[in-house]
Amino acid sequence: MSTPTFPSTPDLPPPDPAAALSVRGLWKRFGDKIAVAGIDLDVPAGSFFGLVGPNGAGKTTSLSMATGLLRPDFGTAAVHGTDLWARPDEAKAMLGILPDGLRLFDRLTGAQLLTYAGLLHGLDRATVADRTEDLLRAMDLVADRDNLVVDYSAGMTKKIALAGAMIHAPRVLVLDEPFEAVDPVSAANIRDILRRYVDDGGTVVVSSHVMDLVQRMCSHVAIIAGGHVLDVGTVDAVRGEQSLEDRFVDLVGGRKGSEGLEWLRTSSGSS
Ligand SMILES: Nc1ncnc2c1ncn2[C@@H]1O[C@H](COP(=O)(O)OP(=O)(O)OP(=O)(O)O)[C@@H](O)[C@H]1O
Repeated sequence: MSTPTFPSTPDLPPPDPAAALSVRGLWKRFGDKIAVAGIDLDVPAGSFFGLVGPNGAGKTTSLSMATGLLRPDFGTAAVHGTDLWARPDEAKAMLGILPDGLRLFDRLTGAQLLTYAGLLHGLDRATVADRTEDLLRAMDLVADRDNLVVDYSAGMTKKIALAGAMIHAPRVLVLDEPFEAVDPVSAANIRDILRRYVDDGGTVVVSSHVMDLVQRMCSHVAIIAGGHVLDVGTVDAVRGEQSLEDRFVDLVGGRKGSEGLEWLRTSSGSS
């Protein structure tokens, strides 16, 4: 069976071949809801790129389309210049993905799951065995290597999924909320691993709600809301003289305080 190709998109500018990830005109509609309304992004190679936005902004939908997990209604995505939909095997071999709400084969042990991920990526058994041990150590999961993933905590599950995304040493890591539910020590270890990966020439794209983390960790950031990119650039350029959090709130708006919840004040409640 031939690979389904995306409808031709003659009006879109070509992807930037120098970018690690380049998307043009991505659109996605679910029924009446336009989740992503024409997003263009170039993630520079070697950058630590943060994607931030309010709940429902379209981050997960955009990342899913940019990594081949969800077919766009319109638009293109390229990984280091390779069209994701025209040459999916080649493009996906360069990607390590931690999707949101990933379903794992959780009746495998942690070590088995990493072995499975490594073999699936075509690595030989000796390399898979070495890397499995290295990753279990890096993620502080050695003691739980032979336990079933179904019995892992949320943070442990996130870490084993992240390890699985890294085992084939991809050129680009795309991680949806990688620090959610992860304890502070493990989060610091993961940040170190990701920083070293970027120092060695890799590219990381993370979505996060934690502005402070993105400000400290990322070199570049895109703020998206309502399926549009509101601002993108280096973190310093986007935030200017403000903190990233203040810039985010200014751009996105929506601060409501406790307006309309006066009944929640315990002092005015009936006893
Ligand atoms: N499979 C789907 N079916 C219907 N609507 C969807 C689907 N996936 C996403 N949406 C809608 O698209 C919009 C964008 O969702 P998306 O998950 O991309 O947002 P997000 O920025 O990742 O949000 P969050 O920060 O809350 O994770 C939302 O309004 C959501 O309800």
